[in-house]
Amino acid sequence: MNKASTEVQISARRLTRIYRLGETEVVGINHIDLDIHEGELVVLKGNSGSGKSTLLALLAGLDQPTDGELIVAGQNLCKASTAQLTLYRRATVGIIFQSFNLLPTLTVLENTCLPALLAGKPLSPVKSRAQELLEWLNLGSRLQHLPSQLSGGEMQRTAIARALINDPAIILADEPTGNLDSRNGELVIELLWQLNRKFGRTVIIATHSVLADPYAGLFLFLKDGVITEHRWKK
Ligand SMILES: Nc1ncnc2c1ncn2[C@@H]1O[C@H](COP(=O)(O)OP(=O)(O)OP(=O)(O)O)[C@@H](O)[C@H]1O
Repeated sequence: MNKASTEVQISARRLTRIYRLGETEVVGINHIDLDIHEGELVVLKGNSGSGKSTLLALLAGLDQPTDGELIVAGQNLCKASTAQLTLYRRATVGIIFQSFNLLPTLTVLENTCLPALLAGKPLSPVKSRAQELLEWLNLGSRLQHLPSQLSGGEMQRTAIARALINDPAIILADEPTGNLDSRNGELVIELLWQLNRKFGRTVIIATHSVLADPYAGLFLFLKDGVITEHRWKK
């Protein structure tokens, strides 16, 4: 990725999230400065408890910082209202979790359509787009299956389809291969890479695994809530 030719899409300054548990304060992340360009593939590395999920939750608009600034795709997430954060989550980011987070009573097709329907989009075009995405993800024969009838790899591919249904510019993945065997893990990382390479999406993956390493343009190393190193692939 030629960074000079792309815009800074994510900008954090002194970004901080302190959790308060009664009298005790726990550092999630602390004074993080960060610029991520559009179309970058970023891998977040760090030991358990180093702050990877905290940073992703802030970027996802699932949580708000206790201090500092965070601007994503022109939106100031520190000052956003609850309604603005909901809109942001539906329009700007797609989120993939280790535990898939599919709704157990909805089919693959229904799970995939849900974020677009919640965003008020009309059913028929949403269904067509969901079917296209699910075909692309090799789930065309699973549309009417419930999550409990799927393998782990199929569940994660459904979660990817759901993350893409609103055509987000940024894909955030928190340990996306953590519950998969190595073959399915590789497939998921290759799909994320294709979204980055072919479709220009910014992809940020927090992971302990090395599967994403060959595809990373930028590694961010976290320790105790602080970025200790930005390393660009040569
Ligand atoms: N909701 C919360 N309430 C209190 N403390 C929290 C909360 N979420 C995270 N923390 C703390 O913030 C710190 C960073 O946690 P975080 O989950 O971001 O780390 P991580 O790098 O994602 O870890 P892992 O690799 O194990 O998922 C840890 O000390 C954790 O205990």
